[in-house]
Amino acid sequence: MKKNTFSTKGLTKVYGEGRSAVHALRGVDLDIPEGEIVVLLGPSGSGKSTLLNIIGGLDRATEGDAFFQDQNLSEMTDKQLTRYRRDHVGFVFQFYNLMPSLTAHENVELVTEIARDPMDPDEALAMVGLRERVDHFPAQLSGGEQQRVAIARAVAKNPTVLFCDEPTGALDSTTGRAVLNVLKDVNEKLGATVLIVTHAASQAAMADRVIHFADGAIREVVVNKKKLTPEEIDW
Ligand SMILES: Nc1ncnc2c1ncn2[C@@H]1O[C@H](COP(=O)(O)OP(=O)(O)OP(=O)(O)O)[C@@H](O)[C@H]1O
Repeated sequence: MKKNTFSTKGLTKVYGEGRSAVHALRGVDLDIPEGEIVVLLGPSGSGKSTLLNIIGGLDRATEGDAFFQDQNLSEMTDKQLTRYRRDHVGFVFQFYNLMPSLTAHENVELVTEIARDPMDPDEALAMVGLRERVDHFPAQLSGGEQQRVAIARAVAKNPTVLFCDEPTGALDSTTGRAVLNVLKDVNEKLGATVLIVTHAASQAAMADRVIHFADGAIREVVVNKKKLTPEEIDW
C-alpha cells in the first residue's frame, strides 16, 4: 500500500473571533497518497487555499492535526515549519510571483542557493522547455513562459510535494495545457506529489484523485480509474 504524503484529522481553521469569526475549515479528514496528482475543486470561499496554506506550512490550524509523512505539522515550531517548507515544498501561484529585475536563471537560483538537494537551475528550466530563455527577464516572456519559470523555481529544490494554486488561472487554453503537461512531467519524472487547486472542473480528469470541497468540508473524493492527458481535457 502507498504511504500518505499528507493526512489530516479534524483539521479546523477559524479566522477572527466572536461575531466576525469565519469557519474556513470545519474538521477535515483527508489522506493524500504519495506520488499522486490531486485536484482540489470547490466554490470560491470553500476553504481550498486555507487547507493548502496549512499543509504547506504557511499557516496553522486552529484545531486538529496535519501530518506530512509521519511528522505532525501542528506540533512544529515556526523554525521547524520553515525548514519543512524549505526542504520539501514547492509553491506555484496564479500570478507567478517572479522577481522582475532577475533573469529566469536568477529567479530559479534564488531558491537553489538555499535548498538542501537542489537541481541545477538551467536543468530545471530545460525541464519546463525554457533552455533557450534562461537569460531573459520576466517582462520578455509570455504568461505561460513566466508560469513555467515559476514551476522551474518550485521544482529546482527537488520538492517532495508541489502545491499549485490556480496555476492556469491567467492562461489561455493552449498555454494552460502546456503548463499542465509540465506539472504531469514533474509528477512522473521526479515522483513529486502534486496538489492543484482550481476552479476549472475539467482539469479534474488528469488527476489520480479529486477532492470536492464545499463550505469548509470535503463533500466527495473521487479516484479516477483512467486519467486523461492535458491534451485530452476540455477547457
Ligand atoms: N486571513 C483571513 N482572515 C479572515 N478570513 C479569511 C482569511 N483568509 C480566508 N478567509 C475566509 O475563509 C474562507 C475560506 O477562504 P479560502 O481562501 O480558503 O477559500 P478558497 O476556497 O480558496 O476560495 P477561492 O477559490 O476564492 O480562492 C472564506 O470565507 C474567506 O473569506
